[in-house]
Amino acid sequence: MSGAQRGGTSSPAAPGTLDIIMARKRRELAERPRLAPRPRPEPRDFTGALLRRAAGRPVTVIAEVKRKSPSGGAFPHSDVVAVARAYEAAGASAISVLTDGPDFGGALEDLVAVRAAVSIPVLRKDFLVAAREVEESALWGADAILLIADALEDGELREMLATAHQVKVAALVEAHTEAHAERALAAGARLVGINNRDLATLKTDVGTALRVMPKLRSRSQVLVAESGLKSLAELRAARDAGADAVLVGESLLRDADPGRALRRLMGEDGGSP
Ligand SMILES: O=P(O)(O)OC[C@@H](O)[C@@H](O)c1c[nH]c2ccccc12
Repeated sequence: MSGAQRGGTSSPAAPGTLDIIMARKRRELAERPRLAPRPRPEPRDFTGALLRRAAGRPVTVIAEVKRKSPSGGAFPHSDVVAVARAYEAAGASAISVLTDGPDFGGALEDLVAVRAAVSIPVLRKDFLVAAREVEESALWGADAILLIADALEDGELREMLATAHQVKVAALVEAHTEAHAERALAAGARLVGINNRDLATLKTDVGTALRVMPKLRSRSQVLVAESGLKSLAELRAARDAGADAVLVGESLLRDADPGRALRRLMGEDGGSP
């Protein structure tokens, strides 16, 4: 289904990147058998981690690992486990692991390996399309999953949120527009992310979250500003607009030393919060 049919305001009539990826995901899911069950590790508290902000920092940070992205191309770090460890040592509150193969160079095995290497909660970042994948994510060790409101019907969103609740995995529901954020809240989302990147066009505007978050502030337990963030000033602006946390990948992964880049981003070089 196209963005226009869903009533979205920003998707062009021609299928955008998000529509193309979601169509691929739906095909892949229809073709693959259910993953074999495996013993699930004890879940870590993602929500609590995002709300426990260290003194002196404007927000908590979910730091992301991925080998490449449709908007950023290839990143100079292929060892996602080493990068995740560096993020944790630098003070990340959680790690986001891209598990999509074709567009981000990731795999479910990365989620398992990263989770075993760190002691903070881990978010499975993918384009999930069905409740069955929410159960599988939990078994593979995800403490949290991402759901993309712009790409899911209300019914799908509700069903996937209910499953997440049942299997005790936190659900970060992301939206690019205020309308989709409202749909996320109406479906029962408590952790809401505003993505500065329009996944239809891949264009990023860091003002998006700043405009939308103040309208959601009182109605979500956790607000996350996502994508395109590069500076402490932007983190402070996100905090002032209501963000509890930010989700950052590219600007850290471009640095030869992603841990150092994260410290700098959080203002660990002597600036005031
Ligand atoms: O690498 P960036 O620009 O710092 O952004 C991180 C994260 O927000 C971005 O990767 C993202 C946000 N929502 C998504 C949905 C699918 C894939 C990726 C994403």
